[in-house]
Amino acid sequence: MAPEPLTPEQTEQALAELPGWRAADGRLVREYAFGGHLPAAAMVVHVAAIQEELNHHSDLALGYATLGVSVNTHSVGGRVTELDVALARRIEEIAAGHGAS
Ligand SMILES: C[C@H](O)[C@H](O)[C@H]1CNC2=NC(N)=NC(=O)C2=N1
Repeated sequence: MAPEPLTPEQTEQALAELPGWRAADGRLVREYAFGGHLPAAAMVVHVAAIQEELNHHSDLALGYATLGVSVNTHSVGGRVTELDVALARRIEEIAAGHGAS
């Protein structure tokens, strides 16, 4: 079944349990900081594996010691759906293990 775009209220509810994430331009967005480049790059690979598992893919922006994550659902015209929230939750679960803050 096709996902439905979340209402603003549903998005706020989801964000209340996703520290550091925000909604911007119809996307869920988070920036992580690391102690150096390799831990940031390692997190990219881990996130990519999760994305393949979920068949849902964010835009990842790797910096020197930062990683930007930005996601929406293309199939509903670039809006936030439960699929984006599910991915954000999975990324949050692994972030601390990579030393991300
Ligand atoms: C064919 C494939 O299932 C689709 O292209 C998937 C892949 N990953 C995706 N990722 C995101 N962010 N939105 C989508 O609509 C989407 N669709």
